Amino acid sequence: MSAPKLSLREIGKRYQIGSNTEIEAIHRVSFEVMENEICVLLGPSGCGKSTVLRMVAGLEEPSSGAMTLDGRQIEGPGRDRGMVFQAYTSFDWLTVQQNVEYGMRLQHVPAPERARRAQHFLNLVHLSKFAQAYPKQLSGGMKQRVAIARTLANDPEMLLMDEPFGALDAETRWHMQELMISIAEETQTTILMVTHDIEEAIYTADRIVFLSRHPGTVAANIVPAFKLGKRWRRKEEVLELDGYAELERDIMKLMRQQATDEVQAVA
Ligand SMILES: Nc1ncnc2c1ncn2[C@@H]1O[C@H](COP(=O)(O)OP(=O)(O)OP(=O)(O)O)[C@@H](O)[C@H]1O
Repeated sequence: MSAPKLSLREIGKRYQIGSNTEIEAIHRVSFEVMENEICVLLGPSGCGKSTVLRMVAGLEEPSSGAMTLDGRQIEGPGRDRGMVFQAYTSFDWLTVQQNVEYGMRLQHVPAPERARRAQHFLNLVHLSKFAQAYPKQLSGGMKQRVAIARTLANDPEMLLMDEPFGALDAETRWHMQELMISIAEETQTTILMVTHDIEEAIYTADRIVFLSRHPGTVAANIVPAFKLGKRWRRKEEVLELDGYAELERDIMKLMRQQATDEVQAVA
């Protein structure tokens, strides 16, 4: 069996709020993501999904526990991890191609190589025709495709995505989910994505790590066996498979259980 790409062991995070209040955002979170895997972090609002992702990105430090990428301790941000956020993060004053070349320019990649790589990734996200457009001339889904191309152009070991399709309409969203799967296949990039959308999680994930309500801890680590270890390019094919509805129901029950626990804790 291959070694894990990413490993989190007993990660905890406490935040100081004001001068004398501390909250525990996540509690002893442990899971692994294997090379080339699409792992989705799912769970109720406020359970700490984004906190986990930000720590993997190196944007925040855990209060306890250990995190490694390819066996090396994660200490701060690094080019080995690329992040895509829910909010569109393009530079409005740069063309689409210049946006995709931005990171490579900072790394002093020679211009012809930059242009070649930018074209390659724009092609991958079906935006070649818009290379000279400005972000304000694009739809939300197209802007998010620019963000994905820009992040991939920096050649990360791992792609971290925080609700990347959360701001998109339903139709654009499923096209983007399908595109994400084909990108994962073609680039062999390991992906860790946060979502609170159960259908999105089941369709896209090779593995679902379900966090319990606040403070988040791993309540279930699910490999959707009904997908037969395959990635499906067409979403409707997955929704039709035997086993989809059952897993959706099981996860809904987990979600409801978390909500019930919360009500009981408040009462
Ligand atoms: N910078 C911060 N300072 C203090 N508390 C924080 C900070 N960031 C997150 N938290 C707290 O940590 C907990 C987890 O937040 P987080 O945003 O990670 O959850 P989430 O599962 O991503 O939520 P959602 O699905 O609603 O986006 C929440 O209680 C939140 O208030």
